Amino acid sequence: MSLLKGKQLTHYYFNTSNYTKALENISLSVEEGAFISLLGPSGCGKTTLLSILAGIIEPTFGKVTLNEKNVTETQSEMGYMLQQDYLFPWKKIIDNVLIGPKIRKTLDNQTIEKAKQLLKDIGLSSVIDAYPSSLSGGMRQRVALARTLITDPSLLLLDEPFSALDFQTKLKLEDLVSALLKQYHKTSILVTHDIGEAIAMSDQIYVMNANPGRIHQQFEVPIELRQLSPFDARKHAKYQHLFDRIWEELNQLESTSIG
Ligand SMILES: Nc1ncnc2c1ncn2[C@@H]1O[C@H](COP(=O)(O)OP(=O)(O)OP(=O)(O)O)[C@@H](O)[C@H]1O
Repeated sequence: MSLLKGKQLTHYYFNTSNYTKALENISLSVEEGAFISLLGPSGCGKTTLLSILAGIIEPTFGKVTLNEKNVTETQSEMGYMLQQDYLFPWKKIIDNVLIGPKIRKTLDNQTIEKAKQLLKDIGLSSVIDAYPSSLSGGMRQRVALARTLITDPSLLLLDEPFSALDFQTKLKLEDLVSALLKQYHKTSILVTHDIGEAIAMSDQIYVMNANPGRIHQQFEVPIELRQLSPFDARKHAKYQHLFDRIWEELNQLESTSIG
């Protein structure tokens, strides 16, 4: 069943003297439990599209539905994981994880137990009472993930959450995030520049092109890769095959836009 649908989304940014057509006629559908990636060159509109799907920006034309209901503002059913973790430095790790329930006034013992379980799932039980400044970038992103999952969103929007991390940390975190999202049956949309990351983590990949941003092509990730962890998927022959196809596609897009 489709959880999220974007229908014929077109978006213009208007400034005082000119305008930019950031997206043109984008339609997409995300099935419940699926992991999809938006992949494309800088400026092709990935973040604009994600912001529209999240209800942060209203599209100039088109509409978004979540569970058949129109998305016109930010939804409590959506969770975010961004490039920056935005942890509160003056709050302990457990209190950072519990910030959403606290704001919504739904904090109870059960939620506190759930936060502890999530921190255990991500291997951070030992830093529960520490402050963010004593954690590495990868650990902080794990806390950000726990903070997102504590409110049990039906859809997760991940905007380049691994791009500020070193390569080794990024690979480890991809595995952890992927396992956790499967364990909790989450539906997710990832924005990334990284072809390998998109293939290793996704069920479907939407390749976008720029000026204006459009969905150029959709790729299905072979089932053999989806059954593996991202790290192991990267070693499969089908990973390399798909990587080459997408690489070729993006190269052609680039040469068309230069030419
Ligand atoms: N607030 C804004 N005002 C005017 N133009 C904007 C604004 N935000 C984005 N744009 C333009 O819209 C287009 C799409 O931008 P967007 O940030 O969505 O692309 P992106 O694919 O996420 O880029 P990147 O990968 O570099 O983050 C670009 O041409 C950009 O310059």
